[in-house]
Amino acid sequence: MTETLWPAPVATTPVDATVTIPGSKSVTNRALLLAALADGPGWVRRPLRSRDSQLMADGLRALGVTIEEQVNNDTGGTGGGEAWRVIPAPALRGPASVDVGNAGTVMRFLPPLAVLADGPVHFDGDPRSHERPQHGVIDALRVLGARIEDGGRGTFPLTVHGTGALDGGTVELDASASSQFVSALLLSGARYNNGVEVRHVGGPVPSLPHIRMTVDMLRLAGVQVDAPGDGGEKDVWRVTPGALLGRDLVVEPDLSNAAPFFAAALVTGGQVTVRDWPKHTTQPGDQLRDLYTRMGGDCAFTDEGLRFTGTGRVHGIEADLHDVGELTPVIAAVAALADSESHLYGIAHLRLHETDRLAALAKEINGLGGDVSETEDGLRIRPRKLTGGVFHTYEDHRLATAAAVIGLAVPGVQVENVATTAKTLPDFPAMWDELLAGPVAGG
Ligand SMILES: O=C(O)C1=C[C@@H](OP(=O)(O)O)[C@@H](O)[C@H](O)C1
Ligand SMILES: C=C(OP(=O)(O)O)C(=O)O
Repeated sequence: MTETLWPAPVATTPVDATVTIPGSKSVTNRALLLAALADGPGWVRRPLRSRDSQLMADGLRALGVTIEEQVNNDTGGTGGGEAWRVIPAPALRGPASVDVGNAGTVMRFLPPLAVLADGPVHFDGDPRSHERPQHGVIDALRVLGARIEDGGRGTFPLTVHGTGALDGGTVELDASASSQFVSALLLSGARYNNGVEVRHVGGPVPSLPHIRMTVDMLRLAGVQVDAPGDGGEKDVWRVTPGALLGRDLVVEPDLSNAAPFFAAALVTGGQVTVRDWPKHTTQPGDQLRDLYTRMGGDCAFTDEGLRFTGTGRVHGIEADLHDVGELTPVIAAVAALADSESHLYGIAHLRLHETDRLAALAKEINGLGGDVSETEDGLRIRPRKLTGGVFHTYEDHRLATAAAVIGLAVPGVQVENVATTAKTLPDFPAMWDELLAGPVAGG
């Protein structure tokens, strides 16, 4: 098979740019699903338009939800421009067929909603969807009263036999492989006859900020949720049955996708401002402020957003990324360019993401002459002089953006299938070119 190679541009001068990052994948896909379950129409403004969010929108459409693309400039200052108007279906319908691609949010979040359809809903996706764990969701839905065929494999392809309603109630599950198991059940749980109580049993749950995002967004939709951290029992989440309100919601920029752009400031000794950085957010990407500061950058809020400034010297870091695993690939890339060793840990679950991210990062950085070793739950990265070469991306958007960061400092890096960035960041190569073009970038 011929490889499509993208020559990663080298930064010849410190970057100096202000960029607009498209909307958060995690917020957009939750907002679409909650709007689809609401008792009236809603708006999702400044949505992410990427492969993952299109898959979510198309999946909901297949079940009878109307999602209209609109350009609306008269929104009273709450975010004009592009928006999705979501009109819930009078009744979710089956038979239907849903493509989950390789989108964790679609493969975990839609089956709990499909139990409410009035017929069978067939789910399938990319080959990787047949490998990513789904048992937490399937087994839990069965306990709550659903009939699901999975061919005995515990994952995709599968058929959810919707009957228009689900008893719901209390369920135990092990969410140590993915926080999305918990979020998935909570998101649809208010529409089950008895609501849902999810009790996690097992090792620590990763990506807790994403569960907090689920809880906050449910509450904004008028749902009553009890959660740990609000005085609730540890590892127990409870959603009371009830109606959801159709809302008008503006999606925050995707802070995890800011990671490569701020990394450019760090490794070139330049400065990058990301517009509209929220002051309060549940997005794990907000932790970049701390992580990149520890790696030698300096950040400050400005009138426009958040600005990172680098000195060109990058330090290694010892960091538990259990809560913010999706930042790992780009942090590993920065660490490979640092002046001291890094140890990234708490991220064994990354082996079950778009690809086995720990193995892929070690192999590809070492392929450029690096010195990365896998540990049981992370990576040790000892910086070495890197050389050019092909960086494979394994259909993982974050591997591609990580490679672009290395390419800023290492001539001759060729990124295989950079188009895979379309999963959450359409037009990444054009945005990267603009970043390097100077202060008017992203204008
Ligand atoms: O709920 C979400 O939107 C997400 C949860 C996390 O998944 P895991 O808990 O599987 O890491 C994260 O890595 C993923 O990118 C998005
Ligand atoms: C793990 C990720 O995605 P997904 O939503 O497919 O799990 C990610 O975007 O880093």
